[in-house]
Amino acid sequence: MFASTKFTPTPRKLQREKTTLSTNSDSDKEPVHVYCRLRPLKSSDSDQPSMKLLSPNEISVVTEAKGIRKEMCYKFKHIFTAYSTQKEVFEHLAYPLLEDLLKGRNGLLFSYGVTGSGKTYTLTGNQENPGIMPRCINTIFNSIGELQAPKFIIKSDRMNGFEVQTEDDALHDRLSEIRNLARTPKNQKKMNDDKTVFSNEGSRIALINDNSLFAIFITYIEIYNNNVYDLLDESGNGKSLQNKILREDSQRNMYVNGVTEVEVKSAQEAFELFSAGQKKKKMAHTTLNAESSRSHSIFTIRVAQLEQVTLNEDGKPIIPEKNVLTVSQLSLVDLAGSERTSRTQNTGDRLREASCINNSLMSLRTCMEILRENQRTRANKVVPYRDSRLTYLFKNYFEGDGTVQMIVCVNPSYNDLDENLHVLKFAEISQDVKITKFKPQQTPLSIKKTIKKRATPAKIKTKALFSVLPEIPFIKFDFSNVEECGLQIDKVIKSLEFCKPKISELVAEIDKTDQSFRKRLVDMENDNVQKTLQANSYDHQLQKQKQKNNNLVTKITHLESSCGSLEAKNKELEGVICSLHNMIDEKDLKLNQKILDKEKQKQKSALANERKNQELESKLRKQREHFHANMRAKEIKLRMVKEALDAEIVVSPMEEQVENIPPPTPKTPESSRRNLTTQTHSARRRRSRSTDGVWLEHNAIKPVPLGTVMQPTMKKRKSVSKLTKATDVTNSKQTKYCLVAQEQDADGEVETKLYKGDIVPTCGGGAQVIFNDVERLRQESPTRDD
Ligand SMILES: Nc1ncnc2c1ncn2[C@@H]1O[C@H](COP(=O)(O)OP(=O)(O)OP(=O)(O)O)[C@@H](O)[C@H]1O
Repeated sequence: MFASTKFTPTPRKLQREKTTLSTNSDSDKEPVHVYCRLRPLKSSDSDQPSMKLLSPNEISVVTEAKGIRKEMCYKFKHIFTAYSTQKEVFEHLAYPLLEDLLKGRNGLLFSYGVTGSGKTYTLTGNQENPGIMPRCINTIFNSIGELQAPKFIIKSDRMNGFEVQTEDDALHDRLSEIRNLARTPKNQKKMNDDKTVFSNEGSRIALINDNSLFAIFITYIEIYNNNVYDLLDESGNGKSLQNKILREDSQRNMYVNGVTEVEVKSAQEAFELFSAGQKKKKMAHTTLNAESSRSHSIFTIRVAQLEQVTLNEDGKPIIPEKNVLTVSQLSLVDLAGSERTSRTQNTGDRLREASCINNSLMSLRTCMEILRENQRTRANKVVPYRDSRLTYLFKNYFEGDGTVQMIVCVNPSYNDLDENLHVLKFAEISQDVKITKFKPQQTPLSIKKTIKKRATPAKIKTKALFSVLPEIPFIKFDFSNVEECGLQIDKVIKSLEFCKPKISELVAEIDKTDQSFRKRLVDMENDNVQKTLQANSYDHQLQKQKQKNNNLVTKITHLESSCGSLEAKNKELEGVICSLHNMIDEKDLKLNQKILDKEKQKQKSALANERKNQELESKLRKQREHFHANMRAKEIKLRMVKEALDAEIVVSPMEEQVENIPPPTPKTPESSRRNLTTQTHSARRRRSRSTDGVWLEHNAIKPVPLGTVMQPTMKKRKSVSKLTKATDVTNSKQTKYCLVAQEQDADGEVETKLYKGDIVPTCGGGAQVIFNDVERLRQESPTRDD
């Protein structure tokens, strides 16, 4: 026997605080698992795929813009190729999530990709090739088998919580369900019969807690134009669906307020619900995909697990009063296709839808980016979950309430390449986000007796009323004994009279109750009026807000379209920039070539210069050597002349006279003239000795004309500049030799020296010159400063 008890999923506040403060160690975290599925190419697509599979978890994408080729590689946890089967995808992705689900762990799996890339095919599939969702449902029911709690024992409170009811209450709910079903109009029943049947491949989870009783609940919602709709809501009777609001429960878990959560007892029931919800899904035709889903649809399976169940003698399960209830959920999210408005050429409502879809996908991306940044830089930026309903609903998952997986669906056609690059970039970002591992927590349930209040049936109420009065005797009239009848009637009258005050007491009490009830009714009415007024003002505000939202959406739509044209312009400009870059590169190349040429030229000229220098240096060296040799020869000659002179001075009768010549005095024009006079005098004296004969005048250099009146006396002379032949000297007519030498002193004055001698024949037939006189002609400038 059990009574109703409320249960809301386990508190998570502590975990969330840990996440935001980033104090968790990395071992407590797991990344968002991102898988990729490549769709087979359609016959209308180009033959070659735009992507290449490098390994089971890496693909490369090659792009080419304005002749520039780029190759980008993207890694995933696993890549499913066009040949991968639905079963393979289920086993890789969803099976581990189901194992977790039945152990009490939450899971979120969303499919992301460009319109028509195979998201719905992967998540739902078709009857022959069931996708992840039908396989999950079948696997859950295959696994829990008989371990199902009777229907309505665990009941959703439509506020994200669960109640555990008594068997009687559960029975009552089951009966009213049957009654409602009987009342369902025929056409609606027919609609429900029009269901999808998915084949069951019989996969099951092996390790299940045998002591548990399970109850499976389904919700199916869609987020369309950033509004949340309950796809299982039957209350509208075919009218348009109400926008639901998102709320946080007492444990700060997000939920859709008042969402229809249906307990299903078989896979078939779940598929019927899914089919009914599918019909309500907003579908629209776009130029890209004739069956494109314009909304994000979220199919959630909740598993409530009552543990510590035992069996009675009949083998029926007994739920003890002290128990624990574990609740876990798996959300399968089929996101609307990401698309570019420029490509779909949508207008009006479709454009608005597209902008809403893109905005919510954008905020999902922004949340992922900020989460990643917070984790990398240990920053504590606020994650803008509230920007869209999609992210707001799943914020608990990103804050550590379960495993998050994503399957990126890709159509490797060249037409989708641009959008696919954005999708792949997002996938890359998502993989870096790490989420705190979820630790299932069980809540102890203390099952109390009859907590739930329900209106007591009228029959019981009447019985209760009579029980306060004395028992009225049972009268059986026996008309054969009239006296006895009279006595009996008296008895009844007496007991009725005895009842009279009690009845008046009761009437008074009823009056009192009635008054208090009326008072409460009036209070409630007032309250109601106030609340209605409040609701009206809220309604008014809501209308205003809606108007504002519409305006904003129109603005966004305009901005989107201008964004498209700007993007096109941007592309154009990118092209121009590219060609400019190319030009710059070419010019750079040319410039570099020129610089290289110049450099070579410089090196060449430097080499040539060096060679010339070397040549010049060697010439100079030679000239110097030649000059030194000359100098040495001259010195030798001079030494010889000096020695000859010295020898002559020793033997000459002029010796005394020469020795008497005063020592050279400082140069004055006077002294110099005197010197010249003295020398000329002696020369004249000696010349007198040698006036006859022919002079051999040897001008070693071309003499500078002296222009002086004083000339050496040589009557006959033969002038030569070079002595080339021996006969030049041995000629018997030539008896005198005169060597003319000119020198320039430091002041630039020219001094002419005439070394004179006799040519004396030698016994060998040659000739020798015996120098015996030096005539010095010195020319000085009269204006020179001494
Ligand atoms: N792996 C696959 N094998 C065979 N067919 C596929 C595969 N993936 C997708 N398809 C087919 O491609 C078409 C488009 O796929 P689907 O409707 O799943 O795309 P989508 O991404 O859900 O598009 P949207 O975002 O517009 O809803 C469908 O006809 C589907 O059957």
